[in-house]
Amino acid sequence: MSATVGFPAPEEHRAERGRMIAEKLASRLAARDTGLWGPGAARTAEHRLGWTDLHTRSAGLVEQIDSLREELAAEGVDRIVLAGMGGSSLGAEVIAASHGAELAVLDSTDPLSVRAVVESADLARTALVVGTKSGTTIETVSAASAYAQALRGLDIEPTERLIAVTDPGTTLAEQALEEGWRRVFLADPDVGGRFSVLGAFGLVPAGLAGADVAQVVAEAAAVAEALAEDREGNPAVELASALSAAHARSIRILAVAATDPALEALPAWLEQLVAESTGKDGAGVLPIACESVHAAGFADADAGTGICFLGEALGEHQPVSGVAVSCEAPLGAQFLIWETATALLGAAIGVDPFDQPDVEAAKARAREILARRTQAAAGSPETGGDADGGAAPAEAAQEPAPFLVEGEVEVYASVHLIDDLELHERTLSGLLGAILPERDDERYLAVCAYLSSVHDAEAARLRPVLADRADGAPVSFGWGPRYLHSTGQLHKGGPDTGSFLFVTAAISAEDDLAVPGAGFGFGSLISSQAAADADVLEGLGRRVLRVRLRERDEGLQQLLAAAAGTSPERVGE
Ligand SMILES: O=P(O)(O)OC[C@H]1O[C@](O)(CO)[C@@H](O)[C@@H]1O
Repeated sequence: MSATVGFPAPEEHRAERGRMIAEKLASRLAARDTGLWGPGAARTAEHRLGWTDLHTRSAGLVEQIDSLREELAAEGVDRIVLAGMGGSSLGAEVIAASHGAELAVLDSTDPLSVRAVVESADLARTALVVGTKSGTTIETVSAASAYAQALRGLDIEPTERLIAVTDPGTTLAEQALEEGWRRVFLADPDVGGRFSVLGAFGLVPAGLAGADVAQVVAEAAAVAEALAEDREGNPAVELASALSAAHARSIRILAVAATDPALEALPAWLEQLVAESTGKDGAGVLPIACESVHAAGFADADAGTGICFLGEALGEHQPVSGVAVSCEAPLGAQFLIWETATALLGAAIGVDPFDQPDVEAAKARAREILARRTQAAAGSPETGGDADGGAAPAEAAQEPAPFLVEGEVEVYASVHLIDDLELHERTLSGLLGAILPERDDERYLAVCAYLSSVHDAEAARLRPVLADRADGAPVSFGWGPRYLHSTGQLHKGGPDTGSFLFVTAAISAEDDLAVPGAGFGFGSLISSQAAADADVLEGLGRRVLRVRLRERDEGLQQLLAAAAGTSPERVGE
């Protein structure tokens, strides 16, 4: 296990590290000192530090997972699906990917993603892990009910195939116990969602899917003692002090790439951990998951961006910012190192790493929009057209006219962007150019794609394509609504340096799927979530360009081509 740090002014990093060591932050954290983040955060911390030794309490859990896995396999149930969001899904996804275990993750409300699970030819061989700490997350609860309904359609009793991972006493725990679900794993309530990977949330789904979770726990246990030491060379102290010193220099973007193939899926987990924990009160570090060390935005990162290798630091490459860190360790150790580093970073930059104060705003706004749309649709049975609510008269009356329609793509612009757009060519490509960050100006662009990662996987190429066009300036990519439980906190509560490209697609009634018993469809849900988050960001004065694909496949090709500034044929080459 080792971490390396390159810093443009090494004395600044040394001073920050010295301060952390002198103040004994690492050992105080291991001793669960709730005072590390100031008096305002102490009360939350009382119920959020259980992760520091979670690995020591996971041995019994591993045995239970193994026996349930064998039990299911004996009944021919050998496919595991996980419904969960953010901290309740990303850790398990990373463990499974790293161990070559097949785990389908349903962390979307796009009807095409939900249908990929519930209409799968393998459905009869599946069990669903429903992972939610609060027990009330709308995406997770809706996915679980769609899954249960689909099993009933096959004459399979859903409770035989439903496995809950949740905190004691949640509505989900009560429901699952009352209905007699196959198994109910109660998680440690003193562990927050994004710090929960080494407990039931990470281990149950990944272990049931076949990952060697005992190994992951052992890898974490092997580094725990060293992480509690107040000394140079403690990787968590090295990383936290480097990121804190960089933050003080306004280097607040961290381009992340895995160089160890076993860590390929780790950047998405890290993005969520660091962004949601630190992105608040106008501060925070935004990790951007990059495809490789050669990717745009990593290889040519600008002056406001540090780079991070997960695995060995490759090559002689020195970023312009001079900030380069690396962390070499097996997966289980990486989890504990980064959790510790994130908690220390929070203490250093003065934020409470265990809350997410700005996430609720988008959730509340989505509930309002959804209720209004559902009411409008109920009052207008004759309403035809798209199931995403776009054609409902009540909404249509409020929706401003598109700023531009090009082929299958409609473009809408926020008030904070209109003046800028007027200065650019009125084409899709020209308007995308207007929202791109300029190299070295400390701004970033976040692409928020409310599409299906299963059906529209190619949309992820928007990140490298736009970063390339922006000459290496930072561009992040997140699937909606998944990113709402990850970088979404930082986009709203962190530094006001983001611009946003929202991508949504029209959803035909044929493609849509009802959320059982809810009175609305997944199409309405995802479009309400997209509209809500865009509204909240616009309300905060952020620059938002919204793009709606009238037809997904063709629209996406057009968008990719426009992003690159080329024709669709060239992008596909
Ligand atoms: O486990 P839950 O309660 O479903 O929450 C999922 C995710 O949503 C968030 O609370 C943010 O909305 C994350 O912090 C969390 O990991």
